[in-house]
Amino acid sequence: MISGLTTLTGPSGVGKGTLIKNLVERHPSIWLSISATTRFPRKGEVHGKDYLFLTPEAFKQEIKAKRLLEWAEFSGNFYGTPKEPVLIQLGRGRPVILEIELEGARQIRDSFPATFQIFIAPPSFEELEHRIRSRKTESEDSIRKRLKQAKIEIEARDEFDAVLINRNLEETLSQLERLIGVK
Ligand SMILES: Nc1ncnc2c1ncn2[C@@H]1O[C@H](COP(=O)(O)OP(=O)(O)OP(=O)(O)O)[C@@H](O)[C@H]1O
Repeated sequence: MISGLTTLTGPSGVGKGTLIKNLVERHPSIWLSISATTRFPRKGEVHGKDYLFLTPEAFKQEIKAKRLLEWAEFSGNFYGTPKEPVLIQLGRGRPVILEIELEGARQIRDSFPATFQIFIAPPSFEELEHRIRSRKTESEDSIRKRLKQAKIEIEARDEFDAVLINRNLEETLSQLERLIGVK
């Protein structure tokens, strides 16, 4: 197994969360970084497990104290990666995965040049919209913001070390396992 830092980026609704959940279930040695966010929890999401849900004030404090590896504002909310847990897990030799948006991925590229960065792309823009809508977790306003941002992200895909098109979940998982070195 290759240990190191892998980042997964891709438009909202492309299936990053689903892929990671399956990957970590199959390979418990992989450590998934828990992001901090100011967005409201979706139904079933647990503080400290899915995200660290912070108030905007608490988030700004983390930025000021330089306790985040990267952070960005996305769809009207702040998202970021707490630095210390990532460094601890890497120090123990565990492979670490970060799910981050484009700006965060760019920041990590600067602070961790050895990172392997993967972009998850949808089979088509129509399919992406279909996935976001059928998830039924977002308001119409949030869906529009996410689709607008998705165009920007998809245009940046060539910046990444690898691009995986998430057509069939099982096939994408298998490609991901190969890229991370757990297959
Ligand atoms: N390969 C696939 N084929 C069809 N549907 C998929 C596939 N992968 C994921 N989905 C579905 O697409 C929807 C969006 O997936 P998911 O929530 O994992 O996206 P995400 O990229 O993590 O989004 P966000 O960044 O907004 O959290 C979910 O309903 C999920 O079940």
